[in-house]
Amino acid sequence: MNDTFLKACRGEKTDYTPIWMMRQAGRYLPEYQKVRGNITFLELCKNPELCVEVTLQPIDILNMDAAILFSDILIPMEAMGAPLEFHDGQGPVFREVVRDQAALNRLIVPDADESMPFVMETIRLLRKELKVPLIGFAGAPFTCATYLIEGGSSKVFWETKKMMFTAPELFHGLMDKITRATIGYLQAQARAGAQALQLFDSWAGVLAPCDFEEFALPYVKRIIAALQQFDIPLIYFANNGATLLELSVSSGADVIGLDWRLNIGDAIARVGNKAVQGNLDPFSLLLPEEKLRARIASLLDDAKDAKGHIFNLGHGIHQFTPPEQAKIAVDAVHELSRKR
Ligand SMILES: Cc1c2[nH]c(c1CCC(=O)O)Cc1[nH]c(c(CCC(=O)O)c1C)Cc1[nH]c(c(CCC(=O)O)c1C)Cc1[nH]c(c(C)c1CCC(=O)O)C2
Repeated sequence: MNDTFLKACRGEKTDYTPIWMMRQAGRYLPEYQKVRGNITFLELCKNPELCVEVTLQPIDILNMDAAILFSDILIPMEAMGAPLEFHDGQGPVFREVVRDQAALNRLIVPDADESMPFVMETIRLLRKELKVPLIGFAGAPFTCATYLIEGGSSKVFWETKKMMFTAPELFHGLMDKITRATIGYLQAQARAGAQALQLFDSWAGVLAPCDFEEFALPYVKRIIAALQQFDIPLIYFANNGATLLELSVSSGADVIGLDWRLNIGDAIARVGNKAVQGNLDPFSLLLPEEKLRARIASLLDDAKDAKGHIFNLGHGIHQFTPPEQAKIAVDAVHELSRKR
């Protein structure tokens, strides 16, 4: 069992810096494309055997130090009663947007084991196969709420901010319901065998710090508090979160995910006595080998004072990234961090 990732999360000494990549199971891998060729994305998410197969691909092919459950942050939104569709080239779509009290009332707080048995089954199957730790995950409530309110992906978040500022009680009501669903969902993942849990707050960075503090952070804190009983590392990743870093630390998470807009050394000084995860610009995987290795060397060097460092990208790997380039990065992290 390679537990380097878990040790780094706990701030313990490791022989080398562990690495995994957000969205490491996905379309940049021809092996994933092959599985996905025959079925839709949602069918894939609900098929435990195939979820196991695509979760294992980046471990076997790229030698990652942790696996992340193959699923999507919007699966529990569907379990809450919001019909979910994925369209190629467009991403997720919720036709029934949540913009008033009646729509909020129609959402339920599901029993995770009953409504998403395929997720828990995937976790149990993976734990039998894996020789690296398994990370479970959920979307953070603010990020999930944007999808329900906007009806899909957004650039300006007009409807979300309109609700926050003109109907704050409705907004808080939605956040509360998503939070309760997320707590049940992550607790079920931990019971099924997830060895760490990550909250993805992909859109937190569109909020002013005061609004993040009022409308988003209290719900992240509630989730983290409700998971303490499992004694597994909790990772909070607020994308585009440079201005939110101190607030993110106050969430109570054990590991703070960093996007690439921050210098990791500066971030570590601000985070203090906690492990960090990140933060290579996903697009820098396109650099020629020597430059990519040099960039990784300097990132490792900048992170040398961290209480624990898990190497990762600063956001998900892009779908057109050549897998050979990702492999160069993994090998470089393993090799260069051993030398130090
Ligand atoms: C915002 C968000 C979503 N999903 C997720 C986030 C947070 C992370 C982030 O900010 O990138 C998280 C996610 N999505 C997926 C995983 C699986 C595990 C892993 O990281 O390898 C994880 C952890 C699979 C996926 N989720 C999706 C795919 C592509 C689906 C396909 O095969 O067509 C995969 C592999 C689809 C998805 N899912 C989502 C969108 C916006 C899209 C469409 C855009 C896109 O394609 O990148 C919602």
